[in-house]
Amino acid sequence: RTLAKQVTLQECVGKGRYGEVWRGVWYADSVAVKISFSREEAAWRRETELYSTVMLRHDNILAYIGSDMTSKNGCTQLWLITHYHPLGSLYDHLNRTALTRQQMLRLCLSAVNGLLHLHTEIHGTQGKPAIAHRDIKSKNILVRVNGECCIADLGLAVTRGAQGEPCGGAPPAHRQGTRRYMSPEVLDESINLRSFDAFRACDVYALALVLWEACRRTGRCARDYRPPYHELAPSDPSCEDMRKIVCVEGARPVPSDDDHPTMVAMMKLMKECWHQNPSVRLPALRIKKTLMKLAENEHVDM
Ligand SMILES: Nc1cccc(Nc2ncnc3[nH]ccc(=O)c23)c1
Repeated sequence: RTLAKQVTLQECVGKGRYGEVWRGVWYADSVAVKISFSREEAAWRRETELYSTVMLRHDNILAYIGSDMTSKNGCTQLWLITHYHPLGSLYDHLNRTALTRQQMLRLCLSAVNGLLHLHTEIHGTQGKPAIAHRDIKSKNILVRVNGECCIADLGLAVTRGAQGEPCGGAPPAHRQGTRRYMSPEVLDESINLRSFDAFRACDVYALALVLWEACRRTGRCARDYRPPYHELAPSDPSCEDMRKIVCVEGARPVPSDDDHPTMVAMMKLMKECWHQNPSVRLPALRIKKTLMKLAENEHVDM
């Protein structure tokens, strides 16, 4: 029996343009099954290819079990089967609960740790190429029961080639990813599409927006959940909407007015990471070190 036939679907836990995510049972384990529509075949193939060829076993990357292609009443179903996380995405979690500074730091540090693992080339037999995610957002980050995050959805990821060029994935020519999280250089199409490093800088910009989403729900000044650019962009914004906001006006999310040193440091970190100029943004390793210092000050055990 193929993998899909060994899984019993129990309940739908997510629905989107991509398809659906179900909680399933595979022998004794709970699994997540992302069922994509056939128009998403390229992303499904890319995610399957990456998980199958690159050792991507890391606490802060969604753990892969397998992929399968089945047909249900004549319709092709693309399955991606992974570990299941009952708390759902960071987006769900932030909508559901406010955070202490310790919880926020644990979530942010583990998310950066996952992105750093993707961004870092590892040499040797168990090695991996540098990978840029290209669709970082709070809906693509899952919350583990231990309070850490793991990064999901590698359907748009690119790896670094021998000459520093981006490899794999759909031709990066036309804009991909989630428009609300697109960096200024993607929105005004000034990005150098032949440079892998340019895509890493886009991940850092999007991550900064996620840090802002988490900080908005943190501490004594915690406010209701809002997506980035909620007061400027309509729901389902166009690239043109976002270009006017992010490139022309140079607007960015409004920092929290919490003057606690940790929150002040978080705001400074975000501003560097969502900078208009990609080369000013910090590399993931620097972001991690800054967050580790803040976590240490707050006695967060990582
Ligand atoms: N990209 C991708 C691929 C496969 C599954 C997912 N989603 C999930 N994975 C694991 N636990 C979950 N728990 C709740 C909602 C979810 O959406 C979920 C995302």
